[in-house]
Amino acid sequence: MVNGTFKNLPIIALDFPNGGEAEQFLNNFDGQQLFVKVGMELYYQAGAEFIKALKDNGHMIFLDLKLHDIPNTVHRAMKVLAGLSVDMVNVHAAGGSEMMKAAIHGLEEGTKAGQTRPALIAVTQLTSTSEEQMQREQLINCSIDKSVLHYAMLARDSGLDGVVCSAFEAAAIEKNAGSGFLRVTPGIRMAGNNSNDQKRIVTPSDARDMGSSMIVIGRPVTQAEDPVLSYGKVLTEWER
Ligand SMILES: O=C(O)c1cc(=O)[nH]c(=O)n1[C@@H]1O[C@H](COP(=O)(O)O)[C@@H](O)[C@H]1O
Repeated sequence: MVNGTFKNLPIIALDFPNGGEAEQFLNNFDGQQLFVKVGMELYYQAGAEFIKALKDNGHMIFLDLKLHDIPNTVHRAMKVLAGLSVDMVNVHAAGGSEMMKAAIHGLEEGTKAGQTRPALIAVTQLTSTSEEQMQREQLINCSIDKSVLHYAMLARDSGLDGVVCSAFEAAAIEKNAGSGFLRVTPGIRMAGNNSNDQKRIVTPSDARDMGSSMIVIGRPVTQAEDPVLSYGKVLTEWER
């Protein structure tokens, strides 16, 4: 399970095209321990070796590959990912309860002796999805809050540790699933930042006040002129 001392650190999304650029970014932080997220772009390029290098440098790692496939495939893939000794991984809740249970079993089987199984969280509705788009394209005829809460309860009942959700749904999830069930919120922007492709965005302090237990932030930090200063502002606002 997620290490309590790291839990309050904002997770930095290392959305870089290769390990070299990600390393160059991390060098700015001068040995500071961070909680970083490695997503599809970077992992597909830099792979397991880069994960090992991050671990050797003491960083906490959320490996964000958003698995969504038949239960057997997800089970086997999760067994491999657990062997990387990362701290957190994820699936799409839309894959269903059988798939989510298979994911947990795969992680348990793949976790090395004496180590802790990576936390498993489920993506509910992406923060780039609006309610109108969800209803029109996915044919889900309810509010986005209700859809996210439904997926969160499915994930909790399947034995997962939490969900990825926007801050707008975090309080209802906390109330229904309990405060120990993680609400990990991307779509974080400081006042005045560009929203980019995100639809359901909030500031770090709003995320905290609205019930998110962890936040994920990418471009406002990774593309900032001064990433250390930008991260520092996010951290201060999140911890205030
Ligand atoms: O699973 C995720 O991390 C995720 C889920 C979601 O619903 N929305 C979302 O933005 N993310 C990730 O969070 C990060 C957000 O990055 P920025 O929009 O640059 O702050 C990206 O790496 C996304 O892949």
